[in-house]
Amino acid sequence: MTISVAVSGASGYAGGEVLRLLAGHPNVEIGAITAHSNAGSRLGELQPHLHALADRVLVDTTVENLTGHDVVFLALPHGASAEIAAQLPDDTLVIDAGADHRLTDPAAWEKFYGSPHAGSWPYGLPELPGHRELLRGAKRIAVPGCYPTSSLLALTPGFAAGLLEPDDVVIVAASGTSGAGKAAKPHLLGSEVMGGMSPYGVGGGHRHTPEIEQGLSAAAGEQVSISFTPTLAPMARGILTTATAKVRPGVDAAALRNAWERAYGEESFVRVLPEGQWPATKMVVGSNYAALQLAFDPHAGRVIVSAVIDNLTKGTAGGAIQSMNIALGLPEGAGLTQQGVAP
Ligand SMILES: NC(=O)C1=CN([C@@H]2O[C@H](COP(=O)(O)OP(=O)(O)OC[C@H]3O[C@@H](n4cnc5c(N)ncnc54)[C@H](OP(=O)(O)O)[C@@H]3O)[C@@H](O)[C@H]2O)C=CC1
Ligand SMILES: CC(=O)N[C@@H](CCC(=O)OP(=O)(O)O)C(=O)O
Repeated sequence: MTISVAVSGASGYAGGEVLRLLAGHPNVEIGAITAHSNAGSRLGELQPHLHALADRVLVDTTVENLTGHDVVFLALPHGASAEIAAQLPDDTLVIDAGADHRLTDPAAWEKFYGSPHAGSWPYGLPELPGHRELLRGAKRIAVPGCYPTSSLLALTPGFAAGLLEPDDVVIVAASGTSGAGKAAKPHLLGSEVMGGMSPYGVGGGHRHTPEIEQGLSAAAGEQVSISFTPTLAPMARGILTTATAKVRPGVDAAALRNAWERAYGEESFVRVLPEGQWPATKMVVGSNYAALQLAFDPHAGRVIVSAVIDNLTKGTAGGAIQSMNIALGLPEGAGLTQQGVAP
């Protein structure tokens, strides 16, 4: 089975990672690759690591150029994908790496994104309870944000098993700079980022807060509220998320470990590390893997979970392709790797 795939935003980080993985996918033929200000350029000028595609030319991101493919990936800035997606044929599988179709609550969307809500699509995080069933045969998929991917993978097993209090959850995550996209921004200059770390979006203002709460609340079956603080780390790729939550009375270390190991025991792309080994972002660079570890702190009555992903792979393009594979009935791991790049 060969499927034709168009990739928009192909000059950016997310689109580039989608192309890197699709180039190794056994069932994919890469069709149109599109951009905005860089339309007309050779891909090799903008994504010099994509050797096999170097001579392909980027075309404009238009409905006409994207139509006629089995699958269309949208890797565009927030707000740019909804209008295009609405004009693509219903039988095309459209996979949106942006946020436009992630939130189910219009009020939360309007509060955090300040524009009208475009609606919600099946959420492309297959390891969440019931999500594979939602993705099978889907024609529209919303790819999770990178912080929500790591945060939801970190805490969902505890909420799904009813072990955690819903109103005392603290998540602090560090991301590499590629999470902010390729467009030049003063706070991402090497001289600002190298050799130090800093928080941003502090005080509940980051737009991933409602997305994480949405996923955890669905797992818990009740409203979960979180405090989320992202930080910028001096590395190109990777997210280290450390999430802590108060455990319910009587919950002990064995019950916690059992819940996480049961949740991920059969998963190909999520691993609870052997007890005592803690995740590091270097374990997952370039891989579609999430590695995590947990500990019970009896003094604080809290579980502490650390999770690492590559923000561009499991956190965007890898998760998107994993979801595509499920939607199309292909082997879930096609085109994806569990192995990282080290040292
Ligand atoms: N980076 C990450 O880790 C993650 C990113 N995402 C999401 O993926 C999407 C793309 O992000 P990322 O690749 O990082 O961003 P980049 O800034 O690296 O790339 C943006 C892409 O969108 C194109 N573009 C810019 N403006 C427009 C427009 N008005 N209409 C159409 N195309 C436009 C750019 O084209 P050109 O260069 O030609 O101007 C470029 O190809 C975003 O929605 C982001 O939230 C999701 C999860 C993680
Ligand atoms: C380091 C950094 O700036 N990260 C981005 C998140 C990137 C991402 O995954 O999120 P979206 O797909 O929702 O944009 C941020 O905090 O805005």
